[in-house]
Parts: sequence; C-alpha cells; structure tokens
Amino acid sequence: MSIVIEDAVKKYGRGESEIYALNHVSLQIESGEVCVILGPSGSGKSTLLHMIGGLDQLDSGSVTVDGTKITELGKKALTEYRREKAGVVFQSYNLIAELNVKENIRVVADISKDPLDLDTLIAELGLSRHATHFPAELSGGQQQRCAIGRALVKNPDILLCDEPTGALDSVSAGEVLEILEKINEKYHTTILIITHNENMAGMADRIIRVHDGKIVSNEKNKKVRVKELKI
Ligand SMILES: Nc1ncnc2c1ncn2[C@@H]1O[C@H](COP(=O)(O)OP(=O)(O)OP(=O)(O)O)[C@@H](O)[C@H]1O
Repeated sequence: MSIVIEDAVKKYGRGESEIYALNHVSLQIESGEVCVILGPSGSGKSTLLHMIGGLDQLDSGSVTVDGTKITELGKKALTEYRREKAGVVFQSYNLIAELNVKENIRVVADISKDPLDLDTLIAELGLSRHATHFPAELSGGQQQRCAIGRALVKNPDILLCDEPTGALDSVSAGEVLEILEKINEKYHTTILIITHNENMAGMADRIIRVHDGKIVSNEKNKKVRVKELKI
C-alpha cells in the first residue's frame, strides 16, 4: 500500500511550551517497501507512525493510504482501517500474560475478516515449538516474534514497527528483522521500522531521517540481506 503524507502538522502543548512533533511533513512511501525511519529521541518518529496507523489525529494536513485519505475517515471507517489494514508492533511486546502464543495471536485472528492460517504463521515466526508457551516462558525475542504474529495475522497491508528490537540483544534483534524481511518478501507488506540503530538502515528500500519534526532526508536504498548486517 502506498502512503502519501501531505503537509502534516501535529503540535503538542500551548504557548511557550508548544512544540511541533510534526512540522509540515510531506513524504511518499511506495507499496511493498521496507522503510527505516531514523532520528534522535523526540524528533517525531513515533508521532509519524501513529498518524499512519490511524492511532492519532493531525492538526492539519493529510495521510493517504492506497488512495484513501484516512485523515478524513469517520470513526467507524477508521476503526476498520486499523483492524484490517494496519498492524502495529511496539518495543514492549504487550502480550496477554494469561494466554499462550497461539491464543495471543488468535485473539486478533478472531476479529479479522480474512486471517492468515495460525499454524503456518507460527511456523514462519519460528515459534512452532513454543505455540503453547506463555509469555513469561519466552525470551524477549520470542515474545516480540509473537507480537509480530499478532500484528500480522490479519494480513495487514502495512506493518508499523516502533523500535521493534529496542529491548533485544543483537542475535534476537537479527532474528526479528529476518522475520520482517521474510514477511515483506512473501506478503509484500509495506513495512515501516523506527530505530535508533543506523546499521538497520541497510535492510531498507527507503531510509527516512527525521529531526525536530521535519524530514531531513528521504532516499531510496539498495538493500542487503539482514544476515549481512551487523545489528
Ligand atoms: N502525548 C504527548 N503530549 C505531549 N507531547 C508529546 C506527546 N507525544 C509526543 N510528544 C512530544 O512530541 C515530540 C515528538 O515525540 P515522538 O514520540 O514522536 O518522538 P520520537 O522521535 O518517536 O522519540 P523517541 O525516539 O524518544 O521515541 C517530542 O518532543 C515529544 O515530547
């Protein structure tokens, strides 16, 4: 799904404490791209991702996904967009502690129109042997792979990942990124990844750099396999 953002503005605070989280941002991401978003803390990366995910509202400007201006959708249509089209993965895995891996993923499958096959997805995530394990019995990397499964089971067109490897060691981070790479290849999901890790940029088709609420660069990149990166 292509993403077009036009003149997006999001401000927080008032008067002296007013800040522009997004300061007249315009950008375009092509369908099926892996896009890595880099920038210092507080530069507006998460705000940008939330807007694309329909999780928050702009003050002005627009976000268009696959030809639909999601910034103009009513409540019901926006909920449907979030439920069907956009999957979100956070640094903290947010799994339900009382449910095992398969059940955590099934919760979302049950409310999706056309979910992926649970067992196939769990195998792709490398979690077949852990399908009946509870979050407390999993490593951080395994928990994040489960969280990715939960975001992916609805077969979204866009997968939005906010620092997905921020809490992981480099080996687990590499495994998570290889899964994102595989998913992009198999399902042609457009994937946006926020990170502080410059080395991750190598896996991107597009690298976007954000600073003080502005896009400072947005460039195509000739990507390499995650395996070849030093994460
Ligand atoms: N709900 C909020 N209320 C007030 N200010 C906010 C809110 N959300 C974000 N901000 C501010 O907007 C700016 C951009 O925040 P954002 O979280 O998008 O940055 P970020 O680049 O994702 O940072 P980090 O890498 O630390 O997660 C920051 O100055 C932040 O303090």
